[in-house]
Amino acid sequence: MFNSDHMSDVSRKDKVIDSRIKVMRALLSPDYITQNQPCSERGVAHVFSSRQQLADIVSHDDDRMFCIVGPCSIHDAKAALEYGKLLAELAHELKNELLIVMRVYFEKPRTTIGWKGLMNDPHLDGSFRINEGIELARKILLGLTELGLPVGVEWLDVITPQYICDLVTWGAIGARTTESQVHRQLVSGLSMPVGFKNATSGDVQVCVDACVSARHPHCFLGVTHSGAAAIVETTGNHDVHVILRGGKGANAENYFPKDVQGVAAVMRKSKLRPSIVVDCSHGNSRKDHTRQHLVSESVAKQVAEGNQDIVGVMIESNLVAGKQNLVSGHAHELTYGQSITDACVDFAETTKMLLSLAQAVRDRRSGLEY
Ligand SMILES: O=C[C@H](O)[C@H](O)COP(=O)(O)O
Ligand SMILES: C=C(OP(=O)(O)O)C(=O)O
Repeated sequence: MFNSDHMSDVSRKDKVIDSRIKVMRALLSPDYITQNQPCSERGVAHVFSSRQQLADIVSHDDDRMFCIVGPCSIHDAKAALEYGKLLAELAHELKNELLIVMRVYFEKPRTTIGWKGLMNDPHLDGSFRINEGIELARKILLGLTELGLPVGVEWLDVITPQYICDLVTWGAIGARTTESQVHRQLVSGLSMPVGFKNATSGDVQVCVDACVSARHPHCFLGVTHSGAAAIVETTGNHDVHVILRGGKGANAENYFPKDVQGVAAVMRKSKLRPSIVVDCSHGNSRKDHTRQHLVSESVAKQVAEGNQDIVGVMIESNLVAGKQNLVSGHAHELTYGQSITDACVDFAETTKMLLSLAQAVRDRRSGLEY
């Protein structure tokens, strides 16, 4: 029973609603943003074609590998486009063996706290100008699309896809969200191929379960192009696959042949044709960028020796190797072209890794021993 003696004079509603909300600001609608920054017809054709090519690789109808290559996170439009120009040239050179997709991550999941990416805080100073962040992200994606470069993002927030997904060829669900029903549902309705990472603990069952779930139709709550909340029914996404990113601590790596074969067996058990991407960074490099080449060399060897289950790799790469600390509000002090999240390899190292992966695809084709 309610005890009215304990009720104060202030409105009861004020006491139980929004008591921890500081402020709510209006969010521009997806229609508003996309109509102000439309994709050209050439861009639409490019995204459609690169998604189809990538889906063919995922389903083993195309014997190339796809490579998700680029900065851990994008924080500077100029550097992102400069990097994109270099990568577009390499992508063209290696197009017969590799489908190179630029990693253009605007949303960062954090272990605890930290900068959550360009969409969330585009000025890198805690001002959280999300409308500007979305517009800037779209501007960068439009620039990269005009270069003819396919792009890949991590889908972290479930509202943001409506603002940029027309420009995205590939998506990832990160290690911290692969087990989330909300993200699996989202993927079931996304128009591009999506990879699910294994858990940060190293557990791979969750990413296989995620594929099973996202292939199915779902009904859940989402947002329309006009920005209204809606009940969404999806068809299911068959272009899903797993990403091995390693786990934690000693023996964190999961890119060795036994690990690749192990996850392939788990996929088969769940009646999925194995389709595996190996992440050269994160747990697999123990977050040491100088170890990324060890992973790509192992992948190249496995592919050259005939492994058919590996369809792709991920490389964290930037103009300048390593990483630097971001001090909120001091973005002007940052080194141009260097990561402010995880450490990356530089472009010269990236080129070496991609050339050797392209050779591995040629060797797999010709059935040669490595
Ligand atoms: O890829 C980036 C990071 O590994 C991920 O966002 C977690 O970062 P954090 O552990 O620094 O928060
Ligand atoms: C956050 C990332 O990776 P993971 O989810 O594997 O930690 C990432 O790829 O940026």
